[in-house]
Amino acid sequence: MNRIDQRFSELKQQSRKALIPYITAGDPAPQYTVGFMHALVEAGADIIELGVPFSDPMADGPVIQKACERALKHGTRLIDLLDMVAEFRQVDTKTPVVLMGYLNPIERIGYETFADKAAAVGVDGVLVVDMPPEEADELGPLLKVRNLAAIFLVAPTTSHARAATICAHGEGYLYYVSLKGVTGAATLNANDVAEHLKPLRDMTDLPLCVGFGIRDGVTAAEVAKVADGVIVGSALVNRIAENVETPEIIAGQLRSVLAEMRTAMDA
Ligand SMILES: O=P(O)(O)OC[C@@H](O)[C@@H](O)c1c[nH]c2ccccc12
Repeated sequence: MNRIDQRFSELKQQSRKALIPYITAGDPAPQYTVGFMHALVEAGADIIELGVPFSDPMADGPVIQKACERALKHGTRLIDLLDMVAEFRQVDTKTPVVLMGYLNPIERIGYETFADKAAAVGVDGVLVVDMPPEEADELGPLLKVRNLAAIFLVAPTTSHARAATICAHGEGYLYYVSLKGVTGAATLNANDVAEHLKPLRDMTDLPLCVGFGIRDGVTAAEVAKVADGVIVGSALVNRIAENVETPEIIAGQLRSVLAEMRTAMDA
């Protein structure tokens, strides 16, 4: 069984919701990433979304754009990121890791090489922001045979028909984007999210996870009431940005942001 499916089935038995942090690999510099991943797990992360730094991250707001710039400045490449996952797996064999990024860096390595390496180092899922299921003909099957989950996004503007297609192709979990716009935007509206999740529930048995605009324990807990998981990116990346000059305190900051959410969600 894929680690992601395993984790959701454990959570279901415990009537708990998934807490899914996102950080950009290589931010503020590559030597910190694996330590941050362990810190996030200690603070209650169920799954880690690890961002592949990219020069033109069009779905990302300024916070994650700058994180990508910091990582790229240090030369963090997709290959380095795969090494980080391998290092993480030497200690943590349980926590699912999802690679989150854009198609271009994967194309540069080559789809097959990427899929081989990702599976070999212990990646569990791949979310390619600019690869909807309609365009996954080539990469999709390469992931599938290696038991790597292909995770897709559904937005508030996605039509019913397209949502059905995405649900039919999705694996691992469905990523529901809570707001129009880019990452790190305004606070979401939990009632609105609940309304949008209802029809998706009828379309799929996949866990429904919600990201964009979750910034603290209150929003995380609100969303966890109606979704199977919450995804938090910019609130964590902000802490990295604020402490680039004092990287030694970042892990502690990430831990406290995430632990507050975990406590609020489990209350
Ligand atoms: O930053 P926010 O608002 O907390 O949202 C999570 C998001 O950052 C993360 O899942 C993510 C990072 N890059 C993305 C690109 C597209 C969709 C989602 C993402």
